Order: sequence, then structure tokens, then C-alpha cells
Amino acid sequence: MSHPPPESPLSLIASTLDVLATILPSHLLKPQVGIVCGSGLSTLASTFRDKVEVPYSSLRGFGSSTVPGHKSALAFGLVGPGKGVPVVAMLGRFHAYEGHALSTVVYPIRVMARLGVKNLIVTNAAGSLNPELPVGTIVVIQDHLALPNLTGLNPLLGPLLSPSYPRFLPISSAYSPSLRRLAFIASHHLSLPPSALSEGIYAWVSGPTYESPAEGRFLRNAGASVVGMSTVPEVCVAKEEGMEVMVLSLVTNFVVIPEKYRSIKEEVQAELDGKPLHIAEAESVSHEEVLAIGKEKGEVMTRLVEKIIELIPSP
Ligand SMILES: O=P(O)(O)O[C@H]1O[C@H](CO)[C@@H](O)[C@H]1O
Ligand SMILES: Nc1nc2[nH]cnc2c(=O)[nH]1
Repeated sequence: MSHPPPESPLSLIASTLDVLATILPSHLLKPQVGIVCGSGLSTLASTFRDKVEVPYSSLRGFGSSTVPGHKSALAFGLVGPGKGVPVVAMLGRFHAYEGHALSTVVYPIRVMARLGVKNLIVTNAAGSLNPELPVGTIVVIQDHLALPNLTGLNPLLGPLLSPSYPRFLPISSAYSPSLRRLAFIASHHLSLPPSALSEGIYAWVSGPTYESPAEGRFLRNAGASVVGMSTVPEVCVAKEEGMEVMVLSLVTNFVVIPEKYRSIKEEVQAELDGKPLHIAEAESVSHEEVLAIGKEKGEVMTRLVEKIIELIPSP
């Protein structure tokens, strides 16, 4: 028995676009800006006007977001004063550690590109590797350190989706300087304190384990400022699709990097000497903590993203 040939990615995308065309009113069908909401950050769509939510389950090619703090739906709407800017947001993203293929992780970005999105604002929750980036800081990402990209898990591995795409995509200027400028100008318009927004380098790791102390130290020594388990696949594909991209990482925790390891050998010797050591409780990260900071900073992130969208020159 012969099997039908597998559906091509482009025909799958076309079927998603057909469904959206039947659901959306015409003024929302051509979004100019795309947003990816990070863990606990789906509030970024809370102020959209004329909002229409489309569940991922109704769109072929989409996976389901299984991580708490990620909702499985696209939100379309208008942002900003007057007529408003049409936008689309992923209220939840897909991570490779959930078991999604990288092609699924980036599928919504390819759909956004074909809806007409030219500017992509990617957000995430991330762990800080730098004491100068405390919890609550919003880091405007300048560059990335993607170990999976360097070791065989690049999201662009495989046949090109279109022969017009470059086989060897340069990503040395993936993080749009003009959009990054707008982040700082928006922050100024909103009178946020200078410490609210910083700049840095995002390390992408596969997760789902958080970093061991040695891994955290390794990433810090390699030049990364924050670390997370997402974002880079979306950025690489958005660049391949010709979009301008910016990334805002919300620092939700410090990566635990002790200056000195606890020495069980010294502890035992101290006990034998009758002078037991005082051992501090070991710190650790939790996703609940990550979500709590997302909730706390959701409002300021929303105002910042809205203002950036207002400042993007119209086409
Ligand atoms: O990157 P986002 O989706 O914001 O989520 C971050 O938070 C989760 C860990 O708490 C990981 O998925 C990490 O990547
Ligand atoms: N890998 C990683 N991802 C995160 N997402 C939020 N915090 C962290 C972190 O400390 N490490």
C-alpha cells in the first residue's frame, strides 16, 4: 500500500492562513507587528482593542503550549491611539523541551511572516548570570550565545522552505539596532527609571533542567548575561523570513553560581573537631518564582511593548 506524500510545509502554512482568513475581520488580518509572549507574559495582549483570540487547536501546524504560564492561542488586535496598529501575539510559545520539533517551535513565526508581520517583538523570562542585572530588570538583547545552534540543533537545519532563502544565513546583526533604540526611547517616554532597562546577551539552552552551578559559571564566563530555554529558534527563523527582530528578556531569577562549593570533606572534619560549620540553605530556582515575577512586571512590560509599537514607523 502506498502512502500519500507528506504535506509540504508551505501547503500547511497556506491552510492555516485560509482558516485565519475565515475567522478574522479584515482590519485585523494584516498585522504589522508580531509579539511572542514569554512565560507568565500573556498579559502583553491584555490591552489589545477589537481582540480576537484563535486557539492553536483550530490551526493546523500549531502545537499546544504545555507549560504553565503559556496559553495556547493567538491574539489579534489593535494597539495604540487612533486607528491603532494591527498586531498578532502568540499568547504561549512552544519549547523544544516539551517534545516539539524545532519546525513546530518556529511554525507560528512563518505564519506571522506570511500574514505580513515585518517587526517581531520576542519576550521571555530568563535567569540572570550577572549581579548587575537584578530580578525585575528588562534586558534588551544585543546578541545570543546558542549552544544548540553550534552543536547540531540549529532551527534552520534541513531543506530550505523557499529557494529564495539564503542557505547560510548571517545573523551577526539579528537584533535590530533600530528596534532596540525604540525600546530605550519608549522607556524614556514612559518615565521608567534608567535601571529598568538594560542590555545584554541571551544564552539559549535546551532545558528543561535549570543550570547547574558549573553550567551557570560556564555561560557567564562565555559572555552571556541571561539564560533561557527559548527565543533563539524564533529569532533565527524571523531573520530568515526577513523580519526586524527585538528581544526583551525579563530577569525572573538569579542563576545560582556560588563562589565556593560546599565541601562535605570540610564539614565532616569540622564535626569531628567538635566545631560544626553553619551551612546556609542551598538556593534553587522554580518556575512558580519565574511566573510570579512575570505577573509582577506584566503591567510595565505591557506598557513598554505598546509604546515601542506606537513608535515603529508605519510602512
Ligand atoms: O523562555 P520562556 O518561554 O519565557 O520561559 C522560560 O521559563 C521557563 C523556565 O521557568 C523556560 O521555558 C524558560 O525558557
Ligand atoms: N535556563 C533557564 N531558563 C530560565 N527561565 C527563567 N529562569 C531561567 C533560568 O534560570 N535558567
